[in-house]
Amino acid sequence: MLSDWLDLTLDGNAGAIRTGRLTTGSFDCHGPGILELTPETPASGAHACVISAGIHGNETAPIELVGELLARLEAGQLRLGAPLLVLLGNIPAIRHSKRFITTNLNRLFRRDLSLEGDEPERARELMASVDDFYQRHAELPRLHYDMHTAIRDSRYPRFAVEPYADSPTAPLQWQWLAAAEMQAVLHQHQHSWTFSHYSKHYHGAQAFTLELGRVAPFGHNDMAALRPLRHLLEALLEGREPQRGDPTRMAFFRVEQELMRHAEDFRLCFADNVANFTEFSPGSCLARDAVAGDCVVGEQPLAVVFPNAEVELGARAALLVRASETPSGEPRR
Ligand SMILES: O=C(O)CCC(=O)N[C@@H](CCC(=O)O)C(=O)O
Ligand SMILES: [Zn+2]
Repeated sequence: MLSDWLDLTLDGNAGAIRTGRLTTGSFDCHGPGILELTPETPASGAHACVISAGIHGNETAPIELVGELLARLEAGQLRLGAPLLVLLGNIPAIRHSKRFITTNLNRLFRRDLSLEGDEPERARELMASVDDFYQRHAELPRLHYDMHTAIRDSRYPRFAVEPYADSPTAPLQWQWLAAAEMQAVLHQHQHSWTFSHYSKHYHGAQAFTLELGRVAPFGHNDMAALRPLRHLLEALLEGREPQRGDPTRMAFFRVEQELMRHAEDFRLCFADNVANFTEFSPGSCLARDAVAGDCVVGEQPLAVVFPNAEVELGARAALLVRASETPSGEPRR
């Protein structure tokens, strides 16, 4: 049964279900954590939808949200009206409640990836499954929401990261995200090789990383806060036009700089309880790195997002961001 898919996958019995029927369509398990749902009759407004969760294994709220959607589909409370690819990212890391096992999966989504190992192999499987899915539904507009939760508290607990790419974001997306009660949007200033970036860069999909509160164990997530997002996902999987909200209710930011960790001897100059989007004034020291030196705020204030001193050497230790006037990241005058 579809509602067993998550448990079977996480228990290592993904092979126990391969295909099945729903009242309004069918499903196929293409591999562990790779589930495709196909409607009997796609609705006229259908998108080819990818939703992914568990790219980081300790981020459980998105996995619970996927569980809610599948249960409602199976119970006949939702009618499948659009092709949907549901992906569970780093299955061993989910089992161990860890962000990753060997390396951060969400930096590996590039076609010229040359690394070997479990996470690179998983990135290749996930990229191939997205390629095949979008190719099978080439006539439909493409969408990908890659769902995460953040390590720290945030001044905007629910926010979208808009990957950098040549293809623009459709203005309608801001209305959908506002109705889903996303509170902020962060525009990326350069390629980042995340999963949402993959779908946008290589497939021209409307794609976002969605940050949905703070990391918590299974059963300890505030799922009520994610109800409006669930409504957006339900509309998409039914092939209905989602509700629209007012994008001016969201705060828009753009990344100015990536703070990288270069040295073993690296530390952030602020406490672990400093929340995402906290602003630092000119002259503030943000990080000390024995190789790169101090990172100090220049003439304009900067806010920090995803600060993490524990990242691998050569990896991003924070995004340094500023408020922008519009979704596409024009600076505030
Ligand atoms: O809270 C944190 O430090 C990390 C939360 C998280 O996993 N964020 C994603 C964002 C991806 C993006 O930049 O689009 C990540 O770091 O992979
Ligand atoms: Zn994450």
